[in-house]
Amino acid sequence: MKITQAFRFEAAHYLPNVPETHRCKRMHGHSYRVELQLSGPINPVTGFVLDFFEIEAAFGPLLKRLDHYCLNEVEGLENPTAENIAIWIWRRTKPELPQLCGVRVYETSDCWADYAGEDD
Ligand SMILES: Nc1nc2c(c(=O)[nH]1)N=C([C@H](O)[C@H](O)COP(=O)(O)OP(=O)(O)OP(=O)(O)O)CN2
Ligand SMILES: [Zn+2]
Repeated sequence: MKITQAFRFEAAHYLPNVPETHRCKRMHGHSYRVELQLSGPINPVTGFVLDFFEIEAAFGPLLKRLDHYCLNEVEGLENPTAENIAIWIWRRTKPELPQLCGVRVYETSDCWADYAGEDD
C-alpha cells in the first residue's frame, strides 16, 4: 500500500549556474509543494501504513528549515533546483521515515521533480 502526504512552503531562490540571460538567475520566489510517498503493509490494528501525524512530526523540523528562507543559503542547497531540493529532502527524511519511497517537489503547479533514491 502507498500513502502520500503533501506539505507546502514558501521560499526564495535563484539558480546560480544558469546563463546570465536566464530569468531564474535573478532572485525570485515559489510556493513549493512537497509530497512524501510511503509504502508498506497496513497495520491490521490501526489500519495505517503510518499515521499521517507521525509523518508530519518527522518532516516538520526539516520543513521549518526551508519555509520563508532563501534556499541558496540553506546548507546543501546552494543550487536549489526542484531536482536538488527533492534529493536534499530524500536524504534527510529517509533515515527518519524508512518507509519513504518517493519525494515529489512542485516548483509550480506545472513543474515538478521526483526522487526515489536512485542516485544514492
Ligand atoms: N529542470 C528544471 N528546470 C527549471 C527549474 C528546475 O528546478 N528544474 N527551475 C526553474 C526556475 O526556478 C523557474 O523559476 C521556474 O518557474 P517558471 O518557469 O518561471 O514558472 P512560473 O510559473 O513562475 O512562470 P510563468 O511565467 O508562469 O511561466 C527553471 N527551470
Ligand atoms: Zn525558480
